[in-house]
Amino acid sequence: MALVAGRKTFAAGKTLLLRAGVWLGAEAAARGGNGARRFVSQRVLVESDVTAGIATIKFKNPPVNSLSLEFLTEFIICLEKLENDKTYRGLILTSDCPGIFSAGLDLREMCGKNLAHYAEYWRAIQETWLKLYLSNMVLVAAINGASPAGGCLMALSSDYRVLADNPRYRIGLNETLLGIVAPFWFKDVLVNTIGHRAAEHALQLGLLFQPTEALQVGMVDQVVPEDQVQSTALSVMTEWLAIPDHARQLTKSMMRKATADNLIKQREADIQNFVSFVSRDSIQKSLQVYLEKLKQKKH
Ligand SMILES: CCCCCCCC/C=C\CC(=O)SCCNC(=O)CCNC(=O)[C@H](O)C(C)(C)COP(=O)(O)OP(=O)(O)OC[C@H]1O[C@@H](n2cnc3c(N)ncnc32)[C@H](O)[C@@H]1OP(=O)(O)O
Repeated sequence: MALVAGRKTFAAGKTLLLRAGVWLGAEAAARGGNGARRFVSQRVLVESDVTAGIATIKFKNPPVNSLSLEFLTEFIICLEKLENDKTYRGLILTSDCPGIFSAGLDLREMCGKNLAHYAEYWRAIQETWLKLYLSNMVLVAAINGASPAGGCLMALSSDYRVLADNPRYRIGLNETLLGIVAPFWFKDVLVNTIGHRAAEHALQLGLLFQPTEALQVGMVDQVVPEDQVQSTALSVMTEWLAIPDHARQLTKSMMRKATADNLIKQREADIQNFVSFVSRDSIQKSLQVYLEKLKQKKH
């Protein structure tokens, strides 16, 4: 397996440096006789059923699938590959880490680093969201674990959400609990999903919903026993894939374009806002205290 270092050009005309060792031997791709294909990268597992036109991405960044820059880089490349390969019409997002869908942004990427790093990190977060939110594929989130903040955003950016019925698996935008503010485009996606009043309430209080509450507020579409999450996601996917692609894609775009454009037209300003916000002493302090609390939870 070769190590690859190079530059990947993203849709917005920006480049993200792929660090040596990130895309580790990237594609050990194997094709079975039944049309099943598997791409293996270090932190993102892609399984696909070519015959059905469905791919499954499993997040594999233990212990908590935090959205580190390395994870995001691999994830963006996988999304691009699937998007450009017309074999795939549907994508299921799920986790390979027991009990955790994703812990959201990697707090270590936001603490004690330099300004250029914060800018690179935020660009990768934006890019990931735009790719998910505007995907031509049907996206179903099979949420098999806790899903705070950025983890919740990935789920909300899907077309349909199936959550495992386990009270430990809480989902929501909890940024205020960390002393930080959810960016406007996180807020927009939440408002589009649960409505303005519920979003106002949830965002200010940083609410993390248990499955029954998440279903009630409309943050997820279905709550099912844990062992039925994947099969339910697959049957939902089959239903959605019965709709002609062009009609569904145009409708999705009609529903989502304005929200995505809102970020696209001010991407650079949004990066600058993030950099100046996160580099404030008070914010650095809040993030460090929060990380410390997480670490001490065990002791
Ligand atoms: C003007 C523009 C302004 C923009 C402002 C900034 C906008 C920021 C936007 C988005 C915000 C985010 O996504 S911030 C991340 C929020 N995430 C969380 O609050 C989740 C925190 N984690 C947890 O609650 C729990 O870890 C868990 C429920 C996800 C799992 O619990 P569990 O008990 O299974 O595991 P531990 O808590 O013991 O954690 C294990 C290990 O992982 C470390 N950890 C956890 N979460 C993160 C994280 N998000 N980033 C980095 N590291 C994380 C935790 O510290 C433990 O580490 P150690 O083993 O070293 O102790």
